[in-house]
Amino acid sequence: MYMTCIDCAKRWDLYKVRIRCTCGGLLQIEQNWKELDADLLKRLFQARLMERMTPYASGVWRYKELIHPELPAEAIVTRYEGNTGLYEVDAAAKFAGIRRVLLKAQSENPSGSFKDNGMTAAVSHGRALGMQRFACSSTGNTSSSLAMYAAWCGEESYVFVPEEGVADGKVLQTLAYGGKLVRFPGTYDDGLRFLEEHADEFGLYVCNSVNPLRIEGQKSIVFEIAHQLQWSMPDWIVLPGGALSNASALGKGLQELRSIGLIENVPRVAIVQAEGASPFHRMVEAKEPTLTPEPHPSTRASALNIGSPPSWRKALQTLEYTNGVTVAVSDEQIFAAKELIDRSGIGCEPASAATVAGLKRLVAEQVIDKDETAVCILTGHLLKDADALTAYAGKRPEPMEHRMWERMMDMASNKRLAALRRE
Ligand SMILES: Cc1ncc(COP(=O)(O)O)c(C=O)c1O
Ligand SMILES: N[C@@H](CCOP(=O)(O)O)C(=O)O
Repeated sequence: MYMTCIDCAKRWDLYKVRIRCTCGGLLQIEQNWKELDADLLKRLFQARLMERMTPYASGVWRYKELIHPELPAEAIVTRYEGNTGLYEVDAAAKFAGIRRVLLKAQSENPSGSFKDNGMTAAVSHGRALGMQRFACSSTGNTSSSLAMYAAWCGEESYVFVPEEGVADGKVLQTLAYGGKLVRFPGTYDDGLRFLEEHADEFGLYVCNSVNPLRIEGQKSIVFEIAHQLQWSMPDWIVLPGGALSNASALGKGLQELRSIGLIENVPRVAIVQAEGASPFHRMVEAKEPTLTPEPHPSTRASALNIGSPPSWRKALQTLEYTNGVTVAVSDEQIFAAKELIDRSGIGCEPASAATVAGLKRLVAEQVIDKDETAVCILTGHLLKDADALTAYAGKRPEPMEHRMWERMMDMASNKRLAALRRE
């Protein structure tokens, strides 16, 4: 491959930095098509396209035999969710004080959060049962995901979202997909209670993580991690804990992978809660037999504003099976970790950053050894919570963009002056 000038046809080396030709013309890329065989290309492109056009291209349904073997393939409602990156990030390892950290970017899902892994399974199953009205209570990500899948399969979604404390971007995303928004005074917990009591009366199919199909779909996150790591697991998997769906799903997934014989070593699971919404951590720490709900959950990681996690019993089983731990971190620790993750080029919403913050704390407390490897699950996209980004703005001493422009203009004109003097 090479570049040629569209005006004077001069040829340029592609591997030298150049935008325009010396004559001022724009450059274009050329390659020698004669070396390519059209029939071979057709077959190659067709194979790639077909891969993309079946439900098995989804990072959830690739593992259908372990998720919902009985569901007919034509009943699958998919947006090719999953298939998310697993990135080794040295800066995160340095930040946490551990040898190796991999970040699993569930934020790369079609609606921008890990909820899609579970929602595709719940909506597909609900539709196969003949349901046409889908519902959830949500702090914004579940609602976005449900509204997206409902729109995609032409059904209705009713989403119950607390009046306060939910990121605007998530509400707008839900509305944009056509979700019918029900705002109410109270928390996610109140909305879920309402749905569990009244969904039948309204003919609604509940797609919160109390629905076991959500958990089945979300197991695929750990299947994909295992697959990406050639079925050899890390020492630790670190998750943020809110409703505790991921903790439940990943624990179940690990147990199944192990009993089928797809993996040999079971990683330990660390569940990280925000201090202002940490009823599960408090229960585990105090060795209480049951969970005491937090009536006023409060954290700036708004996705974690959950005081009564419905899946706490399942999450406890995960801790038992994996010899796992829990920890709570402050909002300041969450935002420090978020800044690091954002600067790494991956980015996440605050709730996801609780993982790296929790990892740092667990390494400092010597619960996790500095020579171990951890996978942290980044649950939601950086743009999900634009308000959280303003947290950086306050830290900047003055807008540096303008100073930089002025300095560069200055340097450029000094150079021009010097060139004029030489002439
Ligand atoms: C971005 C994000 N991270 C983490 C969580 C907490 O996950 P879980 O409910 O599975 O504990 C949620 C919602 O619950 C979320 O939206
Ligand atoms: N953060 C979640 C709240 C938990 O929802 P669920 O889907 O696990 O019931 C959200 O985005 O709503």
